[in-house]
Amino acid sequence: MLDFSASYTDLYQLTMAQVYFKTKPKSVAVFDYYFRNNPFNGGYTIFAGLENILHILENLRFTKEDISFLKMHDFEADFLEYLTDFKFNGSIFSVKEGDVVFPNRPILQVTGNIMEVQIIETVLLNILNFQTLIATKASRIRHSAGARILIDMGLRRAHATGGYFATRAAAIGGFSSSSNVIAARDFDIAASGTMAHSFIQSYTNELQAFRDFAKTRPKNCVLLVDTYNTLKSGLPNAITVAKEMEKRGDKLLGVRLDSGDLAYLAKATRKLLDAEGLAYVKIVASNQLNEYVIKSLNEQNAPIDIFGVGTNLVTGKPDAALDGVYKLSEYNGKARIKLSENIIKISLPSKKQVYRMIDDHGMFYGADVVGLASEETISQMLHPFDSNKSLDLQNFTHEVLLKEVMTNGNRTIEKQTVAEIAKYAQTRLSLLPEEYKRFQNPHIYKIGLSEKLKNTRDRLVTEHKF
Ligand SMILES: Nc1ncnc2c1ncn2[C@@H]1O[C@H](COP(=O)(O)OP(=O)(O)OP(=O)(O)O)[C@@H](O)[C@H]1O
Ligand SMILES: O=P(O)(O)OC[C@H]1O[C@H](OP(=O)(O)OP(=O)(O)O)[C@H](O)[C@@H]1O
Ligand SMILES: O=C(O)c1cccnc1
Repeated sequence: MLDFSASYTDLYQLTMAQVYFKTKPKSVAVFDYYFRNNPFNGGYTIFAGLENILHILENLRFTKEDISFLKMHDFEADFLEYLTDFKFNGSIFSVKEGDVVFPNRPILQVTGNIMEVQIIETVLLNILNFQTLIATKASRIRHSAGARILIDMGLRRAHATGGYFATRAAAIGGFSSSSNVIAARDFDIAASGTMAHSFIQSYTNELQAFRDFAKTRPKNCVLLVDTYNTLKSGLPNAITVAKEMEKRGDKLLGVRLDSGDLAYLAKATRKLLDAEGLAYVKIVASNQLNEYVIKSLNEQNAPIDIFGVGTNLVTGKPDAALDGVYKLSEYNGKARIKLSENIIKISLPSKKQVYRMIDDHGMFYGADVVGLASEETISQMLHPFDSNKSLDLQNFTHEVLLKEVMTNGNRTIEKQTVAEIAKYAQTRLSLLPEEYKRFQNPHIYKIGLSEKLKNTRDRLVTEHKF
């Protein structure tokens, strides 16, 4: 995986850490990671990036270059000495990577020395916010695509090295393969691809380009048919090559449509291929696809077998970022709060646990309950702000969501492959009722608080009122 040094952080984390070093170096803090809104106006979010965070935190050190750089930024010698020996020794409880998550409840909770937990904030948010955004986008695209093959083609359009993690997150959200070689190598994702227009342009003759290409790819040859004219040139040439391949005992895998009316062209292409006895040749479509275009193409009965998606997937278009935050909820054993004019933005104090309510059929009921970590059982959930609303929880199975994943800087869970995480995401999504998955005005997944947590929060709100 790409290397991260501990200077992959914001300067203010180090500036604050130096003060902690001088004034309270042994203090222990608890931080919560959560986000405030599901991206894409959707009804759910897929949590991704945890495995990378565990790996990064186990190996996080300041290099000699980091220390030399910080020397030039007014940090003092004793603090730089501390940074030279820096290691993350904290503990983490987290939702399982790939799980379906919702706003305003902890997804991950970090406990440790205040300097350490402060310094890691930036890398943690950077990795989790991005991958969670892209995994969610990918799962929406998967929802539209049904069982068809989805190829990630986004590296060239990604925000620089973000493309590396976008490919990983796309696989977690349900993509079948990727054109991204380095990410496929590092995360054991299937690599796949077709050909570019430049390859055909480099020949004077499209047919010759197809012939040469087919010879080197006898088993997985996909020909791009729209360079000059899809139906009058690309497709007839592809059919000629498909028949030549048959004579050699090979089979053309597919043709790719990359412009024009994809439904119309796919239908015309299918008809021509079938009429030539080439029913096995698949149709690949690309060109600024997203969950809405793919849904529309399916509604038009476009006979497309494989979708290639780039820009919209890896940039999380139209949402620039997941609004995930990392807030202090406990300091040296004492509950802490962050107030806000906006009631929904008031943070939840203390070390907490999150329970998912499961109904009689084993499906997600539609509510998560947040309580204090110290509470044994929670029999009733209270609405976070409306004191008239509560729900009795006796009839549900309470599933514990936050589990220990790291203790004293060492991971405590087995390493998980991307394929395993993707499978888990799929299983969890299958437990989420359809109303939460629709694109327009999805159901809102409820959050409830235990009485003890609500009382703790309300007490702190009163204490800090001006
Ligand atoms: N049948 C269809 N139904 C809905 N959307 C479609 C259909 N066919 C294509 N699209 C989408 O419409 C958009 C067309 O974009 P644009 O006009 O830039 O393409 P183009 O002119 O065909 O391609 P290019 O500019 O690459 O030659 C793309 O996002 C494409 O995925
Ligand atoms: O449209 P996106 O969803 O971002 O998908 C990726 C696009 O990238 C490629 O185009 P590009 O023009 O870069 O190269 P090409 O000549 O190989 O088509 C490919 O042909 C797709 O159209
Ligand atoms: O393999 C492809 O067809 C491909 C890869 C990257 C970008 N566009 C297309």
